[in-house]
Amino acid sequence: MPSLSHDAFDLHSADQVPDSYSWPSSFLHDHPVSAPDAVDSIPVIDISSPSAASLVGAACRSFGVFYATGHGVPSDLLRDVEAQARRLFSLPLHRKLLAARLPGFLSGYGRPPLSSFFPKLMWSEGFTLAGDPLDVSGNIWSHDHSLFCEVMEKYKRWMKRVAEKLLNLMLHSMGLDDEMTDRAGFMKEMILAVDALQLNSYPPCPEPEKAMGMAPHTDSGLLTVLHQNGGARGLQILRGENVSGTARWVAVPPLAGALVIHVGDLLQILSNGRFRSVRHRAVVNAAEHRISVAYIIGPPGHVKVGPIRRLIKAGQSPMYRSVTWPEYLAIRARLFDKAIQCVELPAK
Ligand SMILES: C=C1C[C@]23C[C@@]1(O)CC[C@H]2[C@@]12CCC[C@@](C)(C(=O)O1)[C@H]2[C@@H]3C(=O)O
Ligand SMILES: O=C(O)CCC(=O)C(=O)O
Ligand SMILES: [Fe+2]
Repeated sequence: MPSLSHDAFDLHSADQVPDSYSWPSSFLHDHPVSAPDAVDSIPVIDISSPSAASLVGAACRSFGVFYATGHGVPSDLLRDVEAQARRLFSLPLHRKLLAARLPGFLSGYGRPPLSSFFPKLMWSEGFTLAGDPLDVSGNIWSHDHSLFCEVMEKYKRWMKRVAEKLLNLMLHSMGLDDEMTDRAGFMKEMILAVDALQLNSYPPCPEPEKAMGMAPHTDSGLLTVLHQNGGARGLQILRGENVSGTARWVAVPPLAGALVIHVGDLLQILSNGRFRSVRHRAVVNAAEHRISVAYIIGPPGHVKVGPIRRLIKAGQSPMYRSVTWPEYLAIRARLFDKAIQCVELPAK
């Protein structure tokens, strides 16, 4: 067993799971895990097709997640972003720690914020790139960072395009045309959207049945576009959470060329609860080193997100009060998955 403290424990050299990473079985097996069947099959949607808006709307209402094909992101860029993430993660721990996230900062290497809400540590490492990728990679590679930065910046530009397209489809699916959404000022504001790339690495785990890669959570932004590498499974979503006794974890295996789209909490608020943010987690395996790259997008910091007025029928009241993303992140930092309840308004 390596003698490093668990704050700097190198997952790659572990031959067993230390107690600090060993999750209670009641937590790991809180719900059964099922392979997708006809009812649980995660929708696969060609977002370039004329019927995309209604399919996207149905998927966001019923699953909170879907696979997007026809997104236009070049396949070599998907390969490059994964290769650059892998290159970064394969550095020795002491090099990665040169970019350790500092208190009060979003970007950097370390455990994602949700980690502090769980008593055990997750079998993963992560880099958050919230602004210029150089802020992180420049601390690690003094000379060799340019290819990494080029790929990450190009990828972020593509992701923003995909996210805008998806947001438009989602708003259209709720009967809001361009004019209405522009009048609400929302899509115009999204030109200045705030976004982040979360690079996740799940090293092979000697005892995968004891460990958790990424603990269950919803994403806080509007939506997340997730790229997972081809071979390795890990992502699972919770289905049937609101119907007592039917909750189950459903695997979302990698699908060649497809991106996984998650509805985030702010989209649940914006849609007045029509869309549900999806609870998800990542499990680990003994054989493969899994990499995922999550692109998280939200409105600029000053924009208040509340239910779109057009979506509130006569006589009804909004389900949520308006919040900015930073306000919502601050609530999450206190209450984690109870944050959405904290912005709920009492029904009139
Ligand atoms: C913009 C952000 C969303 C995020 C918190 C963060 O400040 C940067 C990391 C993001 C992430 C990625 C892993 C899961 C998650 C819940 C976490 O702890 O860190 C999300 C956060 C989120 O969606 O709130
Ligand atoms: O690795 C995954 O599949 C999940 C990652 C995730 O949930 C996140 O980065 O928010
Ligand atoms: Fe997530």
